[in-house]
Amino acid sequence: MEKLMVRGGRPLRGTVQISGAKNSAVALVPAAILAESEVVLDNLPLISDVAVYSEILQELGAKVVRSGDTMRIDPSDLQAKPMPNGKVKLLRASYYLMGAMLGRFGEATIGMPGGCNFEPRPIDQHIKGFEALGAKVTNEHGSIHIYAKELHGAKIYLDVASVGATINIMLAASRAKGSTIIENAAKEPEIIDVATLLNAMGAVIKGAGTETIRIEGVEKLHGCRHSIIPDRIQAGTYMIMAAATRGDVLIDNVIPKHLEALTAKLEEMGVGVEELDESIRITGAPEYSAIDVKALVYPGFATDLQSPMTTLLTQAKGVSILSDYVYGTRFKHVPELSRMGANIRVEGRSAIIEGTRLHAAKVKAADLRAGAALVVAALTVEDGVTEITGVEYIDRGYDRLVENLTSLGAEIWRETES
Ligand SMILES: CC(=O)N[C@H]1[C@@H](OP(=O)(O)OP(=O)(O)OC[C@H]2O[C@@H](n3ccc(=O)[nH]c3=O)[C@H](O)[C@@H]2O)O[C@H](CO)[C@@H](O)[C@@H]1O
Ligand SMILES: C=C(OP(=O)(O)O)C(=O)O
Repeated sequence: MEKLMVRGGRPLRGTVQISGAKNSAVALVPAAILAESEVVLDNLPLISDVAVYSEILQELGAKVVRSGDTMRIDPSDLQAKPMPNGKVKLLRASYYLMGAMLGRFGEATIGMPGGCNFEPRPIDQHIKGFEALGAKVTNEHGSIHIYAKELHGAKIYLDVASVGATINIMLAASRAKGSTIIENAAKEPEIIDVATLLNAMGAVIKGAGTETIRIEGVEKLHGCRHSIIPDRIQAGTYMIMAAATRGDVLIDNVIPKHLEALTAKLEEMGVGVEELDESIRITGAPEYSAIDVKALVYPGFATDLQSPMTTLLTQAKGVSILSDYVYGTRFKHVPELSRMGANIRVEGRSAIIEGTRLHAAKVKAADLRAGAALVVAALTVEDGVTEITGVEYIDRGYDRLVENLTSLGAEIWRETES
């Protein structure tokens, strides 16, 4: 097992290039199996979730070739194989195989997804969507079996604006007979990215990015080339790291609009934020004010930045309150930050954070963003080396993290645990 070693206390300085978005990539790769010819994806992040997904597609019979940041997926020989176990358990987004296989073959058997289980993450809205499209869904020994003689369009109101359910319904409905309307759809930028790819493949989807999405089903989808949007969560994490180390960093290849909620909160604390066309410059300040933050669905403050933000708030003067209204118990980073000296109390869906200096410790990442929170913390520590285990979670979503931080002047390296 690998661990990350960090000797902190150095302000980050320089420029970091942001890769394509994990949450787009893990939907676009399975979306490609709906095509009858080759799909080429550019700006793909180098993360383990994408590597695992490409192996899953190969197990299903697709030809997948990755070269640098580009992946070519030829799904012509794909088979409708059941995937009850194995690699589907390694990532959350394996649930997109349900919608994609259903759209392509009219059936799918997929094990319940794995990935970051920071709290129970139901998929009832995905299932409700498949059933509305005419599928029969059963749970067989922990695998979801979905079958439809014919998929037909439907009007589907989502009880919660779920990212995964919205995308899964788009995937299946793009091959259904007739029109589908998703009401109370999620509005995250990654949903627009998936709709853009599907439309380039010949689908007819309107309204992605709003709460009402209309999909006209088509008989066939074809190959195309598509470039993935920048990863707003990785970008946000570097913005937080730059602020926490009182550095000066240009975060490049981003869409600043996707980061508006974070930008507003950083400015409220006293962090310098300059928005440029495709980059954001963060300039740290000696002192930050305590603030309150509420994680909400997009365009609200992203829950995926809640954990790293918790760490930044330990560097503010006074008491901050950070509440998560998407995942109300996503606080596995808190006990680990406490080992590093943080003064944080969790009450219901809120963390109450009192500013303090952090010190080096041996800590464990319990999930992807909890891991990011620990890296932010380790970068602020002025003496000693912090050891972070659970690196496999961090590798799910951060493209070339050690290389990027090293180029910004951080002392960070990997060691193999004996
Ligand atoms: C691969 C991917 O894109 N992952 C992201 C996606 O996860 P994911 O798609 O799993 O998250 P959802 O948007 O579905 O979840 C939002 C909320 O809805 C609830 N819910 C969801 C589905 C359902 O069928 N029933 C239900 O009750 C969840 O428990 C949660 O409280 O969006 C989350 C919220 O922005 C992010 O943290 C994840 O990084
Ligand atoms: C929770 C996350 O991802 P996933 O849904 O893939 O587990 C995340 O990216 O923070």
